[in-house]
Amino acid sequence: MTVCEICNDNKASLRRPKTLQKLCKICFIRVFETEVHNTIMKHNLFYRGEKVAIGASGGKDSTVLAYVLKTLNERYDYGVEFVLLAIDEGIKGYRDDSLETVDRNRVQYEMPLTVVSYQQLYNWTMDDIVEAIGTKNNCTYCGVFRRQALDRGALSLGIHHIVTGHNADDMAETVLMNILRGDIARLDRCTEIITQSADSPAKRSKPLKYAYEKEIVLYAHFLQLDYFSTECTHSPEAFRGTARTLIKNLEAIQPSTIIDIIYSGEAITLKRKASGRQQVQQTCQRCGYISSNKICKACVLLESLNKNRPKIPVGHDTIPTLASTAKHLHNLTF
Ligand SMILES: Nc1ncnc2c1ncn2[C@@H]1O[C@H](COP(=O)(O)OP(=O)(O)OP(=O)(O)O)[C@@H](O)[C@H]1O
Repeated sequence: MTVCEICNDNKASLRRPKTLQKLCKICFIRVFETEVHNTIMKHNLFYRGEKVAIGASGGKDSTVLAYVLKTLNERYDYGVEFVLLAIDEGIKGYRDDSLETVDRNRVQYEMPLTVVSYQQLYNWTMDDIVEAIGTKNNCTYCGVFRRQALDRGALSLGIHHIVTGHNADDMAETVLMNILRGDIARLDRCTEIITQSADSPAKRSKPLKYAYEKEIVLYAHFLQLDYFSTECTHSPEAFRGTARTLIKNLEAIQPSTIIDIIYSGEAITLKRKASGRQQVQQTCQRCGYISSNKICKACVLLESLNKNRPKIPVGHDTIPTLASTAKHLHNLTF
């Protein structure tokens, strides 16, 4: 029998993906939780009395996040009030089912739940958007709307801190994608554990930043957490998928690849341009919401949707095309 390398007592039942240590189930659960706790402590993520919204999608990452935060809050007495905040993007056969999971998590974890929908905020569902523009750029719309919807939901609850379930694999993929795209501005920010931008009233943090996806799945499996595992029906995300495959191939040769990429991303310091554009908080001239530009990113996208521009042939002179909207978005600061 192979014994657990931590307790030297129980039978080892897994090889830990992050360190390749042979561990028993109990020690794995404890070590996973302790690492998340250490991340929280090292970065002073919370303060006593703080109210924090957990971006809850019903998927494995945010479900594990909610469970582990509840466990650590009780074990170490953080004194934080956690609530669940879910965005309904309006995707039939995906988000409607996952929201049922979040609603069960509300009961299981005894956390209040608020649901905010794209329909109610923007008068569009993602299903409608995909019908209008197709699947090629739909993730851009969804990402911009979700970001603002989470902010608006948190603000309506008087909350200024949102935690999300982004994990180490997500972060390594993002670092690699930004390098491959030459997106230096995003590369600079993408490894930060806490972010706050001028167009948001809430800061964001990622307590699972160093947690491997495989370990999140194992943790959820051992604790039999109730999560929803279907992929979004509209998301091709081809570039991220390719970055993921590349990382998986590298991992087969070098197991520390994910953490190495994150450390590399953190270590890269960029030369600041003296003339760099400063982000200034203002209000969107169209919807009145907080923005770092005259017109917020969501309104730029809504304008293109409402004019039904994607149906107009590319190259039209007077009405901007989807491509020019994307270019416009790229030039805005976030
Ligand atoms: N509809 C939503 N409502 C609330 N939060 C969301 C929603 N979608 C995503 N998030 C937040 O953003 C994080 C990253 O989202 P992404 O879509 O990349 O998910 P994922 O890796 O599949 O995560 P999960 O397993 O939690 O769904 C999620 O862990 C969650 O905290």
